[in-house]
Amino acid sequence: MSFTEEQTAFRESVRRLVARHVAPIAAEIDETDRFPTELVKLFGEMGLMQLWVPEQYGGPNGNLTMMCIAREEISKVSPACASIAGLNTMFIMPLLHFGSEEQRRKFLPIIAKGGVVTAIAISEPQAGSDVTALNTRAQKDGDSYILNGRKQWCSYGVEAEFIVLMARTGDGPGADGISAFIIEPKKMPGVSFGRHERKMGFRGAPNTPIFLDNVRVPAENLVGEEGKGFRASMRALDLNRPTIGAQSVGLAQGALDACLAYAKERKQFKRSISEFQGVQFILADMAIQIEAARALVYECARAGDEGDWKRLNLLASMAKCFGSDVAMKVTTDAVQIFGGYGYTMDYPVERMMRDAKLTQIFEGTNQIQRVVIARELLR
Ligand SMILES: CC(C)(COP(=O)(O)OP(=O)(O)OC[C@H]1O[C@@H](n2cnc3c(N)ncnc32)[C@H](O)[C@@H]1OP(=O)(O)O)[C@@H](O)C(=O)NCCC(=O)NCCSC(=O)CCS(=O)O
Repeated sequence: MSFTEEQTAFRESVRRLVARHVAPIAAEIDETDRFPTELVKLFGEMGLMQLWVPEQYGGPNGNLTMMCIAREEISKVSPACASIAGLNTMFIMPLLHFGSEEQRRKFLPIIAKGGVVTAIAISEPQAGSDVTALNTRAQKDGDSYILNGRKQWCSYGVEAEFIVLMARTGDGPGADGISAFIIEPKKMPGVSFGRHERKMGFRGAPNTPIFLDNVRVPAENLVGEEGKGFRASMRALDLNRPTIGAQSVGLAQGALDACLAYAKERKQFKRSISEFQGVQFILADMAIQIEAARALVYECARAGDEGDWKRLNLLASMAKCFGSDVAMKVTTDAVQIFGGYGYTMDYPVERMMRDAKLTQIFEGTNQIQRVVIARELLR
């Protein structure tokens, strides 16, 4: 794949940061499930947390290609840490695409300073793939809304200063009744968080339910018009799913790199196992799949950077789905190459395999991605 000089330099700078600050703590974060606040600070100093913030709000005016590069590079050693770099995307996008100028002027300069954690809250216990089934209510009361309900899985919400949260303002079912609100969980009475989910992988990235008990939110915090929340969520997902594809590519590349080193060093039958064709073919298949997924991810990023929303919608689902399926296959094969040692926590490939599983599930399951793709094909 070819990249501009600027993109290559950016990749190199992220690579150096990863080698120095992320690789040494990747296994420890998985083991302890601790949220690495030092990376929030570091990624903020480097401009990654605020990459999407346009120049006029004090940000570096980054784009989807740059976000994919950052997430790919960090994911080679830890996709959970890579998620930190991208976590503000899902808050920023609804504001950029649906919010008011006042909202952009109020919140984006704060994020532009770096080191600020935000989140999005869409899912509920009964509303995962089917976003329109959400039940959280927002009742208009003078110049405020009163929010009641429960959100599920919210990534980083427990650490967040601001969350864009979907709630039902209309009585009818379906997408039209869903609106987006900015809540400030540390300041607004009535917001509380449940137990940290204990996950198989992506440890160190907190997911918790959010409980809303008569939370008063000023009407000025409604993002866009009433009833536009579903569309805002979908646009945010369209712009984040390619970065999950990139994260998956990085994860798979990290597993392949580990396998190449191990296969050369590990000897059986008086030869390094890399000399056996059975192993060589597995390595070759890994490389083919990774390169194909990478090409799809950056083609998708190009569509996003050109503002081609229709093409982005299709390619985002393809990049997320294909990339994560490749990550699952490659990391599973990586454990096989490492044999018994691969199944132990002394080597990174078992963690990579656990992390890969989530990439097929979050940000819309791969079955949902196929629904999106098939609908577009059959339109
Ligand atoms: C299953 C879905 C893909 C589609 O759901 P629906 O069938 O219920 O909705 P549609 O009829 O397709 O659309 C309704 C309405 O919205 C407009 N729309 C649809 N897609 C887009 C888009 N990409 N961009 C903009 N607008 C869009 C569509 O045109 C319709 O409007 P009109 O009627 O034409 O005016 C969807 O529900 C889906 O993707 N489900 C998966 C959800 C998911 O990924 N969840 C994981 C979120 S993970 C996360 O965010 C972490 C935090 S957390 O969850 O709290």
